[in-house]
Amino acid sequence: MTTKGPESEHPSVTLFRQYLRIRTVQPNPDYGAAIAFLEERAHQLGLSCQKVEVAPGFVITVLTWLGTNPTLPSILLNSHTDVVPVFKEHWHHDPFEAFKDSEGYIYARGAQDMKCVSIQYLEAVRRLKSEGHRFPRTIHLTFVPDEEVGGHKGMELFVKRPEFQALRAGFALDEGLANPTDAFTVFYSERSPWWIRVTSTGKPGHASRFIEDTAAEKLHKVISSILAFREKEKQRLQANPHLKEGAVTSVNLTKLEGGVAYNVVPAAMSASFDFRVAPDVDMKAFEKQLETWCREAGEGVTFEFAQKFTEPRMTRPDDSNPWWAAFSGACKEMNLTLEPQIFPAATDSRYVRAVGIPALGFSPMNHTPVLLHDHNERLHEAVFLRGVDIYTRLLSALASVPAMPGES
Ligand SMILES: CSCC[C@H](NC(C)=O)C(=O)O
Ligand SMILES: [Zn+2]
Ligand SMILES: [Zn+2]
Repeated sequence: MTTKGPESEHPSVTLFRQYLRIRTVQPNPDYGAAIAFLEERAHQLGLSCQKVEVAPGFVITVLTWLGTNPTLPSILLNSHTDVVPVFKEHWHHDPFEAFKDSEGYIYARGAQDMKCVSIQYLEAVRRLKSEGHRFPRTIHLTFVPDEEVGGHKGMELFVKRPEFQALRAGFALDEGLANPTDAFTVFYSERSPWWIRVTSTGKPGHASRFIEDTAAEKLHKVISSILAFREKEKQRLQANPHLKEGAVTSVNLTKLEGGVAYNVVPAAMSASFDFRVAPDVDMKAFEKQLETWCREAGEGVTFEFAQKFTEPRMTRPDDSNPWWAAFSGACKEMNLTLEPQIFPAATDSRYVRAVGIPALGFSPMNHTPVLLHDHNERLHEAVFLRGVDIYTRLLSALASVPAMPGES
């Protein structure tokens, strides 16, 4: 359902484009404008709205549609409000204008990641309410800041707050990724981000001499060990067609620092790595491996963590899990093909799962290239609108899941 001019545009698309124009771009997101937009939506939809400030200036906005049996654990629909920065010169259209081309593609930062999902949740709720539906379980929509820089002033703090406990979430949906085929990807677990900085110290001196025990030689050894491990994991992935990216551990060397002049051997140099540790890895043993690589490189080689998540959890993607049964059952009724996978990067789902709440990562975008964090991020309006239909069915199913043993 493509709409051409603004006069015939579907109101859900217009709302989506309005939200995309709010500049919640890191590192200085306009969170105030996003919250005002969401408060207005709550007012329009007749939803209650709660604001929880988890750190100074970092507010979680919670919109609530009360169920007919509010004693049952609720459904949590999470989305983050911030977006990543852009390289404006590489975009065909202003990334904060939400330009729609003649074919119906909407160009904007956040079009896929993940302002589409925020508006799809809201529009699905609006549709269900306007059709007079009520469901046993309460539905909470949480809009969180800070996800794009780790969620440390967002979901990580929120899950520890009494206001979060009070939501009594039984199951959560959060972001996924687009899929270029006819299928939809759904994520039941995630790799854990480990960002480490290896610092190597050694003897300084004049760069014309063969100085022994330099920082650079030892750093080179660590880099070689880590890149050899990278190659091994890459081969393991390529050799097994059943393995997807999220099932192996990845690593990239992302920063090299040190040195002051061509002719001065520096006393310290460092290398930074972005590891994504697969959920089945023994993390204690893996940390020991990192220590070994540093020790083997020589004296004075250490590492520190800039990011370390150690509590990966899996939400079972089989029918022994009633939430999966409801989710996949609704998808089946809609004839959607699902591809269950482990999320290769990190989302706020990891914090939700870590406090014991099952969560699936799902952004209903098929026939769409993965353009999150990329130049010219875009989404076709027809895919966006179909996503509203999909959430409408999913929410009906999830909010109607009967009480489970132990639930009250
Ligand atoms: C590690 S916190 C940063 C979160 C970011 N998430 C995505 C989806 O890009 C990432 O994985 O780099
Ligand atoms: Zn995201
Ligand atoms: Zn992102």
